[in-house]
Amino acid sequence: MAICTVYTTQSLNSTCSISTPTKTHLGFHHKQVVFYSPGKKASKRGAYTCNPYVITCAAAGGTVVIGLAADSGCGKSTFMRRLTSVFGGAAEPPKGGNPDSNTLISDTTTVICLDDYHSLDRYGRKEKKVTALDPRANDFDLMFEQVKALKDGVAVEKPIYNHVTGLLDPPEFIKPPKILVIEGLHPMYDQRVRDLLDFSIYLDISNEVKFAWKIQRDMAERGHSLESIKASIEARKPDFDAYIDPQKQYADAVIEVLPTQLIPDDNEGRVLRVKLIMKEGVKYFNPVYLFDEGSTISWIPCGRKLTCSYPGIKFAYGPDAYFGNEVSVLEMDGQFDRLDELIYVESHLSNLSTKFYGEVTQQMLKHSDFPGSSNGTGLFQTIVGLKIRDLYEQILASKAAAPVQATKAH
Ligand SMILES: Nc1ncnc2c1ncn2[C@@H]1O[C@H](COP(=O)(O)OP(=O)(O)OP(=O)(O)O)[C@@H](O)[C@H]1O
Ligand SMILES: O=C(CO)[C@H](O)[C@H](O)COP(=O)(O)O
Repeated sequence: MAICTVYTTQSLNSTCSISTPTKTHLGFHHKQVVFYSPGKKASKRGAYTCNPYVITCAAAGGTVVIGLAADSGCGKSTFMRRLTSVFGGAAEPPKGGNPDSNTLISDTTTVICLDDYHSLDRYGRKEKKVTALDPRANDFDLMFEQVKALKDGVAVEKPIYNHVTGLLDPPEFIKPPKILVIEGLHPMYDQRVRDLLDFSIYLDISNEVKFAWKIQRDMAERGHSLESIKASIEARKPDFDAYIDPQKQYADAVIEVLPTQLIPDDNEGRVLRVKLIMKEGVKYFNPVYLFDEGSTISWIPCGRKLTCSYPGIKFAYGPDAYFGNEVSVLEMDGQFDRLDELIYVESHLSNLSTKFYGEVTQQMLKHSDFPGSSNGTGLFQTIVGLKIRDLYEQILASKAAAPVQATKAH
């Protein structure tokens, strides 16, 4: 057995993990490894290989953790693609790993899917007659332990739920990223996990819309019949209402997707009314507003500067209450005919956390082929992505400033 010596300027006890090809040890001391701190070679962050070990140390300031909750087929993956694009760089599954991994890694972000914490595989759930939404089919102790470890900058060996086979595959090694997104059915269900989140989002898709989206995808891409899709939605409904839907009360931002009110008795579900519900008083998060912060506004932007075909576009903005919390709500009903004209709408929105004029429009044009690009789902997902970048930068700045302040205080 090799003895590894790592020199670092930071204490390794809480910020590093060590893994052999078969196991990850969180924290220290592992008996074959000697650590010196402070040492000769300064390193704030990185993975060190000292055969057969990989030693991973946290970024200064730790990992920012974002939670994204929604039912299956409600646009989480689409949202994730918009979010990672805001940070630049492509998000890909871990290189050389399990081809059925659910994880997506980019330079800044790592997105892990909480389906990986299913404690019962497809066959176990069938035998015990529980759905994947039931907390009894999920390992919240492990979820908490591993999200906490990653937040503290410690790498983990995370299980993989294989959606192709329905089985639990051997774990994959996940290094602590700058931003960790945990997406899935239950990011806000367990209070211990919820308390680790720096920001949380809930995608609230009304039943009518969820049904239309699921039919589109599961019939076209997964070969399911209309009847089996209906049956699966019905079978999941009681557990969805009991365990998934209540999480929206904890979310810092909710994107609610409803049928349009612009077409009387619409049953096509093509035109959508989308609300962005933003909690007030959340640290590092200033809600977006239309025209005048705190006022109640109704705006039809169609006319000379925005082309609108039937049934048009209507925006609304104002203060409200949501599960007893003070919120600001921005609403868009209808869809854009020409995305390049979105700049007109963008110029009337404030607190967008853009880095330059027109960044929202640029992002929307860049991904015009993503679902929801012509309506409020794409617009609000893009805006939330920009707010998360801003939140991350503020947290980083506050951590960087902290030691300076401490010095000043003396
Ligand atoms: N904003 C949108 N507008 C219209 N359709 C959408 C939108 N978002 C998602 N969809 C539809 O819903 C389907 C599911 O979207 P997506 O894969 O992003 O959801 P998901 O929550 O990640 O699903 P799962 O958890 O089952 O993998 C897409 O194939 C698309 O047809
Ligand atoms: O709700 C889900 C999460 O997206 C899935 O239904 C759950 O993960 C089980 O997956 P599968 O049906 O592939 O076994």
